[in-house]
Amino acid sequence: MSDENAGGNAAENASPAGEATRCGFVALIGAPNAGKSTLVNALVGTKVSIVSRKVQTTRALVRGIALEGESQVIFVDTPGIFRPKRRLDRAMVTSAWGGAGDADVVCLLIDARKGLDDESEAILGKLADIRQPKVLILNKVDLVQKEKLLHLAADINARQPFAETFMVSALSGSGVAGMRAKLAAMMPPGPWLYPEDQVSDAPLRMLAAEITREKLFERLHDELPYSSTVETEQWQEMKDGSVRIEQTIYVERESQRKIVLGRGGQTIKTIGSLARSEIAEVAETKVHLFLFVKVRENWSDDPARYREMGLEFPKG
Ligand SMILES: Nc1nc2c(ncn2[C@@H]2O[C@H](COP(=O)(O)OP(=O)(O)OP(=O)(O)O)[C@@H](O)[C@H]2O)c(=O)[nH]1
Repeated sequence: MSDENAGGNAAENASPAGEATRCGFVALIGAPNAGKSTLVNALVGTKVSIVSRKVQTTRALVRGIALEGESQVIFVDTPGIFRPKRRLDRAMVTSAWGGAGDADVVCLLIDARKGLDDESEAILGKLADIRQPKVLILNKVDLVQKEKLLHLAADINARQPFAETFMVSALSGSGVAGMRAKLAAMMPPGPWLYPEDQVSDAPLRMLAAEITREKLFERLHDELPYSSTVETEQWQEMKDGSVRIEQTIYVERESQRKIVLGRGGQTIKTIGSLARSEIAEVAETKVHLFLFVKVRENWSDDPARYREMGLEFPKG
C-alpha cells in the first residue's frame, strides 16, 4: 500500500453506475472531550481519529467516510471549540468553524452527562449564524438517566431548534446506526466522491503520526504538555512489502525529552512497540518503526508546523 491516501483516490467517481446516489459532508462540532473522535470511529466502523481522555487531542480535520445504502457520508471531525488563548488554539478554532461552514449538515455534539456548560452555551450561540440544517447529538447516554436526557433535549431545542435530535453512546454504539441512516438520508443527491472501500482521506503518514501521539499521551498522562507533537519524517517501502518509518517526537524542553525516553529508554520502547503494531494494522503491512525525540523550542509559533497539521497560521 502506498503513502497516498488511506485506501484510495479522491479524484475518481466511484458511485455505482446508474443508481441514484447521495454524497455530502457532515461536520461534528462540540466542546472538547464531548466524544467527537469516538463517534466518527463508531460511524465509520474503524479507527480514523485518535481518542483520548485528555481534552484537545484532535488537531487537524480528519475525515471518516461511511457508506449507508446509496449514500456516502463524509464526516469532518473538527477540533473541539473552546476559548482560544494561544495561537495554536486560535488556529484550531478557526479550522473547526471553517469545517462547519463547508458542510451539508452540522451536528452539535453535547456530552449529556455534562449537559449545557459555558462552553456548549457559547457554541450554541455561534451556531445561530450557520445556515445549514443543524442536528443535535446527545452523546454518552450510557452515563445518564433517560429523564435527564429528555429534559436536556427539550431545553436545548427551546433555545435553538434542531432538525433532528439523536441520543447515542459513541462508546457502546447504541443509537449510532440509526443516526447514520438518518444523516445519510439528509445528504444531497450526487455521485460519491471517494471509492467504496475508502474510510479516510488523511494520508497514512499523518495517521501514523497520530497513532504514535495517542500512545504517547496514553502513557504519559499529565506529564507531557499539549505542545508535544509527532511528525513522520520518513516512509520507505521495502522490497519485501514492509515499510520503514521514522518519526520524530518534538517536545519543548530537555526535561520533557527525558520523560519521553524514560529510564534506560524503556518508555519510548513501549510507546514504539504499541504504535508499531497499530500502524501495521492500518497500513496492512509489516512496519519497522524508529522513534526519535527532539527538543524544539517555541515550535507553536512557527507557521510551517501549522501547515503540516492542515491548519491556518492565525495572525496576531
Ligand atoms: N461513557 C462514555 N464515554 C465516551 C462516550 N463517547 C466518548 N467517550 C469518552 O470520552 C472521552 C473523550 O472522547 P473523544 O472522542 O476523544 O472526544 P473529542 O470530542 O474528540 O475530544 P477532542 O479531540 O479533545 O475535541 C474518551 O475517554 C472517550 O472514551 C460515550 O458514549 N460514553
